[in-house]
Amino acid sequence: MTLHHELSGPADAPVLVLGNSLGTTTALWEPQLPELAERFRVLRYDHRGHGGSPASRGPRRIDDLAEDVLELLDALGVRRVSYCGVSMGAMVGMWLAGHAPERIDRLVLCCTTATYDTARPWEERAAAVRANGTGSIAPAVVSRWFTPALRERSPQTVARFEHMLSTVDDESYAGCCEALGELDLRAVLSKIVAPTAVIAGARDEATPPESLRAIADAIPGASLSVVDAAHLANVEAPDAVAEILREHLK
Ligand SMILES: O=C(O)CC1=CCC(=O)O1
Repeated sequence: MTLHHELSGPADAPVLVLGNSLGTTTALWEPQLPELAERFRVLRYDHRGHGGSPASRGPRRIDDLAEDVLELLDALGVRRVSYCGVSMGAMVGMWLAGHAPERIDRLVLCCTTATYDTARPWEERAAAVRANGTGSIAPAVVSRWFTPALRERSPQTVARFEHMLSTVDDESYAGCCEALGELDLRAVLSKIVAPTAVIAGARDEATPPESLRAIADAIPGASLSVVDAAHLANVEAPDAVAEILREHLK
């Protein structure tokens, strides 16, 4: 699986990988890209079936998405990177830092969880998408990505992300839902040795701050910051997230 990817920034700078949430593409990171690309060789990629990456019948597990990233790094000849992910992108980051610690320098985990209480909502979402496509769930799902204040202030942002989600391949999206339903990364957290910054959205209902607190408590030495945002905190609170990245990745 060769993932669609985009490289920005100086060719000889340290590599920073940016991982996206379920249903988003490399465009997720546009608020932070210009600053990050001044100091890093930034590698953005699309999960399978998202954006420009080929569709697949899986993934079945988060391991599949993480192994796609290792394959991409190997293809690019990149050995060690810092990794920064939002939600499902951060789940991939936890997996990589726990299973391939020699590949990960610094880690940022934003608006994510190591496990879900129940697989049922993910099974239902997978079934809905297989029946009616990603467009059918986009308005309800995207409404949870932003606070009411952001939705009121910037309906064009909501429309842009609804469109982005609607373009994701149905079967690939359903496979991601199933991978999330069986997600359990709790055992790898204590193995993470990369310095880790954890970021929670104070108003995130998809992955509430308690989930991020549990992750920060389980990763040795990890810090926790809470920003005023819902699930896509790097979009809703771009400056606060940029400041945390600036401090943690310096
Ligand atoms: O799409 C959602 O409901 C929220 C979410 C869970 C994992 C992810 O990446 O986004």
